[in-house]
Amino acid sequence: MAVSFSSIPPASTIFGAYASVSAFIMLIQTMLNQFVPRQVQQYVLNMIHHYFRPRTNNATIVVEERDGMSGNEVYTAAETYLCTKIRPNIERLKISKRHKDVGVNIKFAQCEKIADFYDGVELEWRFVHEERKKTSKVIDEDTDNVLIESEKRYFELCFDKKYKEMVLDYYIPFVLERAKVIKAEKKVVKLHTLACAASYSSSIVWDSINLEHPSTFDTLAMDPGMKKSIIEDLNRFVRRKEFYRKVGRAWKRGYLLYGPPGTGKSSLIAAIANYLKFDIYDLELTNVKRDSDLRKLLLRTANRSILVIEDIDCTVELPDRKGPSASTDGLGHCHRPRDHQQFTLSGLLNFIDGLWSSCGDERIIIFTTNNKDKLDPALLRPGRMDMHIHMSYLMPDGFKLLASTYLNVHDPDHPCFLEIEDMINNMQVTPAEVAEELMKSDDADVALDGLVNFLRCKKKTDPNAVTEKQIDDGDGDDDRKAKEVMADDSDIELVTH
Ligand SMILES: Nc1ncnc2c1ncn2[C@@H]1O[C@H](COP(=O)(O)OP(=O)(O)OP(=O)(O)O)[C@@H](O)[C@H]1O
Ligand SMILES: [Mg+2]
Repeated sequence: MAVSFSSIPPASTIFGAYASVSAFIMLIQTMLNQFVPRQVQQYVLNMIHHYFRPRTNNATIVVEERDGMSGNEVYTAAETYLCTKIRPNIERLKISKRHKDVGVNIKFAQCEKIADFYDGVELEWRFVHEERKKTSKVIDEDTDNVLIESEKRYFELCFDKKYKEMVLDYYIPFVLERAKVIKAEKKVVKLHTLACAASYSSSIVWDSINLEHPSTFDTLAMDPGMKKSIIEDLNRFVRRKEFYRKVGRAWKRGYLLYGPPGTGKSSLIAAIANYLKFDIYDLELTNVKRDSDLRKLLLRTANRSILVIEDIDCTVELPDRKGPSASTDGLGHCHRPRDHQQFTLSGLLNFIDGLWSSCGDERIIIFTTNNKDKLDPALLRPGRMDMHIHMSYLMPDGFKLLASTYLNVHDPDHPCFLEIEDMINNMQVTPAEVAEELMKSDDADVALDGLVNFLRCKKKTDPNAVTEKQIDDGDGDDDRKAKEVMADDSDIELVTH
């Protein structure tokens, strides 16, 4: 961030008005013209100008668009913040909208003045736009693009100089914070996936599209208590910047989502991203061949993002932390299979725990699996995944939510509900299966009848359907009853039941 203070001129005790100073300078200039060489004239005039400029109580902060070769965060923040303060008297504005933007972007088109108040103090912003006679080339540090500069834009922030500390210590941080919030409100969540960099190169890079997944916590069918705990955990995480710094921990949080297919693991990830407005980086481990690639990819993920590794148990055969078993030849040299040396579980874990998490802020990492039992214990060890979330089969509460979101049926006394809830209570049926049935007709009664038939049929034919008797028998395999012990104090185990 770059802010420069313009020099505040010394007060003139002789001249109170600029007009008097100008007249005085002109008089001196006429006298000098006759007797003194040109360089000396200029020097004397500069000195007079410097010492006799009119008194002012104002201080001015200049906020330029660029700080050397890179962009200036204060400028961008001021632009974002001030565009919310535009008054009807402003004559010219620029608006634009890129394909991915939610609304239109507004910018100043010409020199403007904008008044603001902070803590009872009046401040005046001036937007200045100067055309340059000469163009200059600069390299944008953020994008490596060559920029041709033919104009200069900056803001001037004027205020009574007795408030200088207040402005620098509180007002500027306030503008930066407000701009962050305004941007977050307008932010379109992106989904980054892996793609080949170019046809001649084997390296892989992140490619992004808008995340169009409409899943939110309101549409997710899951145990209400569990949903509340997840939302509270996320809220706590994002407001705990200082806490993480104080206790010396990287500002990251890990979630392990496990449960059968179709229970909403991917939907929960989308709901978290939409709730926090964090981008998702979907890391397909099968596309990553070497630890070095993994490192590069992870370092290219942005702050306030979610790194997702789906189906961690089966996406890639990860050798254990010690690496693959090595063989020794007759000369005592140790050999490891070449392929296996390239991508290791320890590479992944080191990055999650180490360099990656310490070089960024507000990182969330989510692993999903259908088989928690198959996971390497190293992935599950305390402190690695902070919350283990069990996404399980549908329960009556979840069904009611689906009926209300899919069919607009909110009446718990609907004639079909009793039978459906009874069957759901005693069967392993996924939210995905029920959602599929509810989508089959626009007519709620027809769709619910269809669901009743589907459940009856499933009860008869599906060997995995659990009968009431089995539940009463206390079958320990039943997902819905899988209450697991917390791994340690820091790990939270959530299960639907
Ligand atoms: N808990 C849920 N609440 C609402 N809808 C759900 C839920 N679970 C699944 N669905 C519906 O089923 C579809 C598939 O769910 P999703 O992809 O989230 O399941 P998953 O657990 O990630 O499955 P998999 O293990 O196969 O990846 C979703 O698009 C959504 O429509
Ligand atoms: Mg999924």
